[in-house]
Amino acid sequence: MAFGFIKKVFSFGKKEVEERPAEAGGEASPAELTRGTAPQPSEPKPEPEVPPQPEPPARPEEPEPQPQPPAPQPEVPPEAPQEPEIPEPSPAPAPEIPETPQPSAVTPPRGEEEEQPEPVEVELPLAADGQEAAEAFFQPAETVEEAGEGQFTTSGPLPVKEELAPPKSAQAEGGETDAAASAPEALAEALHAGRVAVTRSVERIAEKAPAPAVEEPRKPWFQRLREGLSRSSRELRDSISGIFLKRKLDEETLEDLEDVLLRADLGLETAMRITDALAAGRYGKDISGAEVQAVMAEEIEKVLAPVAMPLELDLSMKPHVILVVGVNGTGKTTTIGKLAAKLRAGGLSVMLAAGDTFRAAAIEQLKIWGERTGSPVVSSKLGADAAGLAYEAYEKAKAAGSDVLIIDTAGRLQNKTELMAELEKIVRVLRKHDPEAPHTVLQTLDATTGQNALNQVEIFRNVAGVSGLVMTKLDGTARGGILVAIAARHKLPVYFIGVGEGVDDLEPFSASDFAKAIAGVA
Ligand SMILES: Nc1nc2c(ncn2[C@@H]2O[C@H](COP(=O)(O)OP(=O)(O)OP(=O)(O)O)[C@@H](O)[C@H]2O)c(=O)[nH]1
Repeated sequence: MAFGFIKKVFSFGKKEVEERPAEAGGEASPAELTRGTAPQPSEPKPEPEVPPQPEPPARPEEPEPQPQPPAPQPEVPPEAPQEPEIPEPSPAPAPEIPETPQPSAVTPPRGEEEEQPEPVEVELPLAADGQEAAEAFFQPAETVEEAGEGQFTTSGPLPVKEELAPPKSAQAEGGETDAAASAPEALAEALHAGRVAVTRSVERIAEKAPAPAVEEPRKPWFQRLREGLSRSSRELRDSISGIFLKRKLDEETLEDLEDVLLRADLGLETAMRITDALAAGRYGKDISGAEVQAVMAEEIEKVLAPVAMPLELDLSMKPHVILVVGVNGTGKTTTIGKLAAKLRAGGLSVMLAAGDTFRAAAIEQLKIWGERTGSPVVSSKLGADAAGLAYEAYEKAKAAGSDVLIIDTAGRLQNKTELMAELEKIVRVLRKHDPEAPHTVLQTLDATTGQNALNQVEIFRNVAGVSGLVMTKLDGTARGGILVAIAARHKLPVYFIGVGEGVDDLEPFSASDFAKAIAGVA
């Protein structure tokens, strides 16, 4: 170890070959010389404890190998006296810095932490080659200067940290000699470690263990829902408190409130419900914004409660066919994946059919979900007949004894006639297998779309006979009010809400949670 160390130090000032002992027939290595010329057993001889020697002045030239054991080597303070302990003259692994004894004659009681200083003043470029590293180390003359005798100083006012500086005793007693001796050590260490601190002298900074990647704890779904609806609820709260600030509940304030509720997409029916409920008990009285929010939450919950239903699947129909419809990008495929995961976790066998044959990405995406959830995927070529695929998928699911077949579809709303024809055909061919198929038709709605979602339900309800809804992306900047309007108008069950892109981000719809989140009450 120490020999390799010496070589590194030497190579800084000289070419490495110069200090490398002649291999064959030349001079014996210093180690050999110190042990005598007789061949040495491979096992290193334990050497007697050598008392710490006062440091000799640094000598630039290569030292004469001394026959007596503790020949202190110049420029290598700690290891030089221990050189005879080196079993092999070959380069040793990088020295273990913390194990290296300090060369100071008096070692003050110091904790381990003193050898692992924190601050970083100089970043040493890592170079594989020791010479390069040494050169790189000395390059930035404006920050690190050689101050003679191997000591380095900073030209700028770098902070001096006591724990980084050499031991005070060493400085005091060893003076320049100790400092000079510590510099090559720091350099040699830096060659391996790459970072040094420059204060009164140069010292290696222990590598900090990289901070373990802290995975951000996943927020509970309700928090994500709240955050998703926070824009809606904040706007509502601000507007409401603006209306009722120092104003009584009268005709005018009720009208203002109704406008606010309509702007939040809650729909006329729900807006009137809320204003009626307020007027019934508090007309002509002072009312706070918080009270209005509480009434709003109550009324919204009453609208949503009847549609908050669990998805029930009749498994006497095997496979139970779930057709998933909705406008492109509303989250059909993702919802299919999440739903398949739930069903699989519940012990059901699931088959998926990539019925959106218009988009290669949609087919690929479904295959990924199939793999992830352990559900076989039936797919066809791009542009193939979706109804044909649905027919074949049913056969395959039947043959495989699948409990559930979930069919993805395209959602080209821009061509309503084609869309209608395609969905009708899918339903028609499925009914050749089972007159009651599809048993469930789920429509996905993107919560960020606002009023448009109302129209989408209108269309798909007529075209595909939607039996229930899933509102997705409620974790984003959702405009959740529209779900209340849809519930009030269509009274379609809302089975789930999507609160993220992950496999677990499909939550059963809860009227109370949703109402509270949108009204901004605890
Ligand atoms: N944040 C969030 N993103 C979602 C959610 N559901 C779906 N997405 C994302 O919305 C995008 C569209 O989802 P898809 O599942 O591809 O929608 P699609 O209806 O199948 O779209 P097409 O394949 O184009 O018909 C994807 O990037 C999904 O990851 C959700 O609940 N929250």
